[in-house]
Amino acid sequence: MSVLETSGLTKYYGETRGIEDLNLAVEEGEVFGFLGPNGAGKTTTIRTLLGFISPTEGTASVLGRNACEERELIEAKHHIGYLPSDPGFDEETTGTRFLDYQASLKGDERRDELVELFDPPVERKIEEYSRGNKQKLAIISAFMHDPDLVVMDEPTSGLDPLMQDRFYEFVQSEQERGKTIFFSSHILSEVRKVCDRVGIIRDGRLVTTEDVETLLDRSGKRVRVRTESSVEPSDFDFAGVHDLSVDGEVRFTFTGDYDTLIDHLDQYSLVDLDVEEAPLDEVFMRFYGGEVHA
Ligand SMILES: Nc1ncnc2c1ncn2[C@@H]1O[C@H](COP(=O)(O)OP(=O)(O)OP(=O)(O)O)[C@@H](O)[C@H]1O
Repeated sequence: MSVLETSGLTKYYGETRGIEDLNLAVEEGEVFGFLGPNGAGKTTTIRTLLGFISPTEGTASVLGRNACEERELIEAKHHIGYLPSDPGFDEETTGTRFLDYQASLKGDERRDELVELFDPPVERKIEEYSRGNKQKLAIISAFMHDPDLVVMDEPTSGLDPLMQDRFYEFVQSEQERGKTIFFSSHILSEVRKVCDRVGIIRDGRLVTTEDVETLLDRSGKRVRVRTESSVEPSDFDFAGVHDLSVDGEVRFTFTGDYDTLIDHLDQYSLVDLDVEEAPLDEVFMRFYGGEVHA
């Protein structure tokens, strides 16, 4: 039985499509990335799964309970952690009091350990918190009752790069403890760090579900090269080169064999070389077609 499952899940807000005919299954112990540009339907999916909104059609279940039946879901929620995309707080209260209240609802056996790890200023009022500190508090709240399944909606927004890395490590350690994690994001590079499989959503529809490795192999890298001597576009006309531009520097997206690329570059005297992950919008354009409204 899947930990989280949707079948034909559809949600319209009046005439506006949130999600349409979504079929997903996340298995126990997976870190599943739910990847899509802004407005794709990630939050709608999560809110439907957690029973905050009712689907227009279709079914959803979490931990074997029907997500559309409030009573069933209440029981399951003791074992679910939720990290919303924009956590709301009573700003007047302190972090400690916020966590005390959350603990009274669902328990907090891992609280001390998590406060030490993420270290938000819990004694201060939340109104004094930076965006990142609020996010840390929300992370602690999502995990402190040691849930079996954690659903996270863009969890790293507001965290600085060091804290993001700490969070990715933490997610990996949670997986090692057998937890299942549903990780919504619009950032391909973070999904690759922590997820095993990825579901890609665009315009409310699930475009594909695949292993992260497969997705990355197909996504390619964006390459920027400056050479001492001038080059012609025809010099870079070989397998795996896409969207080539030669304009003072050579820029292209590369999906071919890296040894071939290195061999090719070896004939030039390089002034500068930059290789980075292809951005999500490019990946979408190349493999899944259409515009990305990011
Ligand atoms: N309460 C609402 N009323 C009307 N339309 C909505 C509502 N919430 C979402 N939508 C619409 O549903 C679609 C999906 O939005 P959703 O917030 O689920 O996307 P998302 O992938 O989470 O985007 P983001 O990354 O920007 O948070 C969008 O077209 C959005 O405008």
